[in-house]
Amino acid sequence: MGIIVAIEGADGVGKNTTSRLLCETLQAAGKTATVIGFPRYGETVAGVTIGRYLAGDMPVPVSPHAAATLYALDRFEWRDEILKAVEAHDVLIFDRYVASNMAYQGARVPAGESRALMEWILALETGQFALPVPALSIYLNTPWDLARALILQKAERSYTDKSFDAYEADVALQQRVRANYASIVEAGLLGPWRMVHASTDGTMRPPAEIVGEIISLLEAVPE
Ligand SMILES: Nc1ncnc2c1ncn2[C@@H]1O[C@H](COP(=O)(O)OP(=O)(O)OP(=O)(O)O)[C@@H](O)[C@H]1O
Ligand SMILES: Cc1cn([C@H]2C[C@H](O)[C@@H](COP(=O)(O)O)O2)c(=O)[nH]c1=O
Repeated sequence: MGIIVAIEGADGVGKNTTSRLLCETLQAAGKTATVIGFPRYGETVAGVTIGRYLAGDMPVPVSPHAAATLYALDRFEWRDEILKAVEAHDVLIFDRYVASNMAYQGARVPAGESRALMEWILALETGQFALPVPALSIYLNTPWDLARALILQKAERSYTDKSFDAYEADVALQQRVRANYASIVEAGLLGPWRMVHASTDGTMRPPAEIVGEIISLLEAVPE
């Protein structure tokens, strides 16, 4: 039985790059490690629907609770794979997990309703859906302007041909998402958190340096 680490943060902050390099670095050090990313675009019923939603291709409005349930269902459909992966590896890395749902859907309701929705999502996913809680979650903090430029550098995506999907295009939403992550980290919702700064002096740190810091944090996680 391995440990679970979740890599979290706003759009374009480097989660995918960091997750993959973390996995490769752990493997090179002799550990067994794997990455599972969410959403599972094209692989679950919910993942297909989420792809259409983010591409702006839904014939009806999708409320924050409906979107939260879709993202949670995507993970529930993948729950057996998650449990098998954590059983078979020393480290299971999530590239986005339950906290993404809390931060993003919590940003789609009035500020006064945000905390209640985030706690509703936490209970749905870790309670009713019995999804495991990470031993450590990393909040990858990248300044807004850098993250914006990095989104434009991203390779083509399976679910949209636009430069920015529906959430990325909404600048005010992205700022509320960042504020929600800060409050999730501070409150320690969904287990322990550490913040890792992905940039210094206005430029991105090399991915290997970011991964080195995360590995030091992982070594401090109690067995
Ligand atoms: N530390 C880094 N230094 C330089 N470039 C980086 C770094 N991390 C990521 N990038 C580049 O930034 C772009 C976005 O990175 P990545 O896909 O890892 O972000 P993400 O947080 O997973 O994005 P999203 O939330 O939109 O899926 C990619 O082109 C990637 O190569
Ligand atoms: C897993 C998950 C994601 N989201 C949001 C966050 C992003 O804006 C998109 C996914 O896009 P990515 O470029 O593939 O990272 O969906 C969410 O609201 N809830 C979730 O559980």
